[in-house]
Amino acid sequence: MIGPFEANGSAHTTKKVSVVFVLGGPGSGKGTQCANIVEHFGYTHLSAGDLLRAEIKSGSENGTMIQNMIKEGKIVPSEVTIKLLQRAIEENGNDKFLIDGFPRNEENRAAFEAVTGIEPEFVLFFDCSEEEMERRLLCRNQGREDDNIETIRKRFKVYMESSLPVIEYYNAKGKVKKIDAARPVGEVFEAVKAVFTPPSDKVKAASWSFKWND
Ligand SMILES: Nc1ncnc2c1ncn2[C@@H]1O[C@H](COP(=O)(O)OP(=O)(O)O)[C@@H](O)[C@H]1O
Ligand SMILES: Nc1ccn([C@H]2C[C@H](O)[C@@H](COP(=O)(O)OP(=O)(O)O)O2)c(=O)n1
Ligand SMILES: [Mg+2]
Repeated sequence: MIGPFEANGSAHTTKKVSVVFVLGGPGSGKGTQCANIVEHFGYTHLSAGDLLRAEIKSGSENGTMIQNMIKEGKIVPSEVTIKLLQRAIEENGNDKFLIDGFPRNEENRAAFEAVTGIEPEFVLFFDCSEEEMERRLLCRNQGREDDNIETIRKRFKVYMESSLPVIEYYNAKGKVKKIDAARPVGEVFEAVKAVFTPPSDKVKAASWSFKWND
């Protein structure tokens, strides 16, 4: 559903957008698969974590607070993250967005809905074991301050306690498309493609392959 979008708290609803939330534990492959989805399906990728890291680098007044929270594996207050997401949506000409790593707790979810009125089309959920996610994070090599074993453990705890309930919330509304994310990147993307391909195109693809095999 496309909801009304309040640009900055005073100006009113101008932009109609379609949003997919991309959720899953740290290291489940959200960023990797979002890059593939952008290439194939024309979405714009907004990673909440990337926006927060850019905010630290920009020297904003919230920078130190954000940096400390990320180092501790904690979730930054919604107000900060939602402002960054709103601005990114507004500044972009596209009307289709993948919002990666958000909402990460109930506060994120409820505040985003209240402020923007946006309901996600669906939630893409990358399901992966902690063991595999830990392995991936420890060799991610992006120089992130939170990819060390101590912070990783804290992030897993926050994920279990605060993020999974959000996924449960959307699951109860029938909005979750769950993907087995423990497989190799290409296989995961095959499953992702099936979610984004409209049913009519799937029929076309099947009949083409039938003709070729004929
Ligand atoms: N399916 C996969 N199999 C193995 N490694 C993967 C897979 N998907 C992503 N990775 C690697 O795991 C790390 C974490 O992936 P990333 O996309 O950053 O996850 P997230 O955004 O969910 O934390 C990266 O180094 C990435 O290259
Ligand atoms: N909605 C969000 C998303 C991320 N953050 C903070 C806290 C998270 O541990 C870090 C990193 O998030 P990011 O999505 O980049 O991390 P992963 O890709 O899942 O490994 O950013 C947040 O406070 N609120
Ligand atoms: Mg990521």
